[in-house]
Amino acid sequence: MIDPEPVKVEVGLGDRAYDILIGPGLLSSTGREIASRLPGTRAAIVTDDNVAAAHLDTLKAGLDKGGIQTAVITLPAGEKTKSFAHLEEVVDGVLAARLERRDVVVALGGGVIGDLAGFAAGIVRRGMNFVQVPTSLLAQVDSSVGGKTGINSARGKNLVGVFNQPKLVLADTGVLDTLPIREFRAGYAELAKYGLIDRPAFFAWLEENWQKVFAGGPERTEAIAEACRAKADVVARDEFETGDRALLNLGHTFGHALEAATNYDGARLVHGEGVAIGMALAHRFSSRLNLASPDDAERVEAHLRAVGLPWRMADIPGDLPDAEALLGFITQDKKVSRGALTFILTRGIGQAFIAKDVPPSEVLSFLKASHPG
Ligand SMILES: NC(=O)c1ccc[n+]([C@@H]2O[C@H](COP(=O)([O-])OP(=O)(O)OC[C@H]3O[C@@H](n4cnc5c(N)ncnc54)[C@H](O)[C@@H]3O)[C@@H](O)[C@H]2O)c1
Ligand SMILES: O=C(O)C(=O)C[C@@H](O)[C@H](O)[C@H](O)COP(=O)(O)O
Ligand SMILES: [Zn+2]
Repeated sequence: MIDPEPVKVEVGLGDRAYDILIGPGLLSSTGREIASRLPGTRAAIVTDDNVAAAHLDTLKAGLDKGGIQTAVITLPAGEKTKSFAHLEEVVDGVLAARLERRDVVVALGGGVIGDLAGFAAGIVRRGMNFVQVPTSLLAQVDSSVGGKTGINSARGKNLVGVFNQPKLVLADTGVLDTLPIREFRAGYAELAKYGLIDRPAFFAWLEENWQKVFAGGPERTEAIAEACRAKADVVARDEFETGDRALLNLGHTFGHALEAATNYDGARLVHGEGVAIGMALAHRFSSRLNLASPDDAERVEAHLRAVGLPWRMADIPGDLPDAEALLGFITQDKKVSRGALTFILTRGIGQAFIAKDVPPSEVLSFLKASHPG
């Protein structure tokens, strides 16, 4: 069967604008798509061991067809790979392959590989070309777009990194067939996020159609494309998060604290799950502050439950640090300004807003009330 034409979404960033191509079978045309934008380039593919086993050969064959020579750097799968040690490994691998500044780093994997490889590409030889080939749902709807790259610190999530836009994003929806269901669900949380931020009709559509998105087919591709359009729109308006882009952090202030508090242990909590719990908490917190109706918090929690996502701290296996320690992680958040906490709160479904100067005492008493221990 011939694959349908990919959907194209443009990220409008002037002379750094780039395309997101979305559709099945795209891995095979990677060489053609990259060579037409970056003629004469060589590539370092950065990937993880799960993705390499399932998709590396297809990508290499696709690059080969476009006449692109490749070196491969394969890392362990999982959040702990977003570390200084693995950053050094990628940098060294790219230099060992003697790639030049105008050659390209190709990130083949989920958000962990995209964030890490994008950061490495941003610093090797003071900045090489970079292409995202996202293979998880989360990476296709969110992390491959917008140029946030980086690694984690024991003191908090994503605390070290740079903005570095890719030259191209190639989202082959066919590769999602090998993604474990838990990871698909985690990515779904970031997909639902766009509805909760400012697209209430999209959230309502997901409530009706989420099973079709999980099953694959045109609804899945359309949902991914809608997410990319939503993200591209925000990024084009506010690339460096001086304003509106912070809305994309809905659920992340709580979620990132929970990821750090569980020591980035994916057996307990992966990023999308942290975002799911964080979005439920952000809606509950908004209702507690009388900003939104409790009915909206209930609607969000019910949808997360329906798709099988965790939605409260008690859903995280094992013990959590106490509320004070969680607040300690929250005060390291990059949205903190002159010591004041910023949260993405809401007035209802699809009505998220940036709340500056949220009193730490309110956050602490909410964390205590929501804490399972
Ligand atoms: N830069 C951004 O804007 C942005 C946005 C959202 C999330 N993130 C970051 O992304 C990361 C989470 O990304 P993720 O959820 O993709 O995690 P991930 O990269 O760890 O991938 C999830 C798991 O799925 C496996 N996998 C990926 N694609 C597969 C496939 N097609 N077949 C089989 N297995 C596959 C991986 O090996 C891994 O085990 C976090 O570090 C988060 O902070 C960044
Ligand atoms: O692209 C953005 O902007 C986002 O906030 C998207 C988030 O889903 C993503 O997890 C991002 O990495 C979080 O950014 P951070 O600046 O809070 O680390
Ligand atoms: Zn996220």
